[in-house]
Amino acid sequence: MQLIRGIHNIQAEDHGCVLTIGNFDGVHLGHARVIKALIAKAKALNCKPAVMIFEPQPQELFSPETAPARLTRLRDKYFLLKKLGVERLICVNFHREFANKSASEFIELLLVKQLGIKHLIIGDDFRFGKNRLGNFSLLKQAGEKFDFAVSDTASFKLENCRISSTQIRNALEQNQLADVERMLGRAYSIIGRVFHGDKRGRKLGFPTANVLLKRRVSPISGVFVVKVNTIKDCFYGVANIGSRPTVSGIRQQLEVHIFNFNEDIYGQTIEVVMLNKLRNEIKFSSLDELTKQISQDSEQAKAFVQDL
Ligand SMILES: Cc1cc2nc3c(=O)[nH]c(=O)nc-3n(C[C@H](O)[C@H](O)[C@H](O)COP(=O)(O)O)c2cc1C
Ligand SMILES: Nc1ncnc2c1ncn2[C@@H]1O[C@H](COP(=O)(O)OP(=O)(O)OP(=O)(O)O)[C@@H](O)[C@H]1O
Repeated sequence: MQLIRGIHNIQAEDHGCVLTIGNFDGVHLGHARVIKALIAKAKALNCKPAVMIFEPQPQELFSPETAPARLTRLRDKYFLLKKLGVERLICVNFHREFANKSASEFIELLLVKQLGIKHLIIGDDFRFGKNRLGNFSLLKQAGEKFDFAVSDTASFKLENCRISSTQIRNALEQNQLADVERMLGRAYSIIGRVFHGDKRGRKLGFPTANVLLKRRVSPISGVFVVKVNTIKDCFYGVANIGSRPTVSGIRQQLEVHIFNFNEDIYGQTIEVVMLNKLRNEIKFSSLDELTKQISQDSEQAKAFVQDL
């Protein structure tokens, strides 16, 4: 899949595509439905299926303090969209100047002049341009003028509830991992690089691989039974996502104690798949108490894995 980072990198040969636009955070089953329609249309018109996303996501620019925690980083979106068959990912650098473009500028300069779109597929709730004044009917009118078609996708629902990134974040917050899995079409996971921690875990008898949470916040926290996918293999383990109050940690991080594992994986990218939540993170009054609890967590996690 071709990745175009920044609209200044769109070339003349990128002209002509079938496009959809959105955040695509999580790349859930609703998104997959849109992408399926995108690919079918691109095949019919003999051009590339392309997705336009924004980085940072608009809310992260407009209200960084209250923007929700991401389900997927750009890197995750890239691989998930590629797997669905998207051939071009246009990642717009979403800064103030871009956000200030009027709806017609967005259509005429970007969609028509630079991208030469043949067909646009969007949800009918899609809003764009300065003050979010652009909408489906404006796009329809522009399509007639500039010769591109616009279609909307029917909402993909589960038990009468529209799947959305927000819905998935809410379910994660309530530890409804099974519902999350049904909406994502896969179990929820965090992918990241293993970095050097304080090396305290080893002394406690529970060495942990520390995974950097790039955007510093995770949509979930607590202690989980996990499956860990490394480049070579897959393992089970027990993980904590939190700020480690017992040792006065500040930043939220993900730490995994992998069972029967003794390899050096510093610097490697691993995927930590959440299988079951065991408990919330607690502030213990001593490291001894913390160690006892981690030992119990491990036993509980091993029992869970055995029943799989
Ligand atoms: C399964 C598991 C559960 C944990 N639970 C907690 C907890 O409830 N409270 C807490 O402060 N830290 C918790 N931790 C984090 C430990 O404080 C941390 O692993 C330890 O300080 C070693 O980390 P370091 O080597 O990065 O310093 C947990 C870690 C693991 C692996
Ligand atoms: N369940 C769904 N069924 C059909 N289309 C969807 C569904 N969810 C999202 N889409 C469409 O996919 C595109 C990208 O969606 P986007 O990521 O912006 O929204 P979302 O998943 O609803 O997230 P949020 O909860 O933040 O609104 C949009 O065109 C949107 O309308």
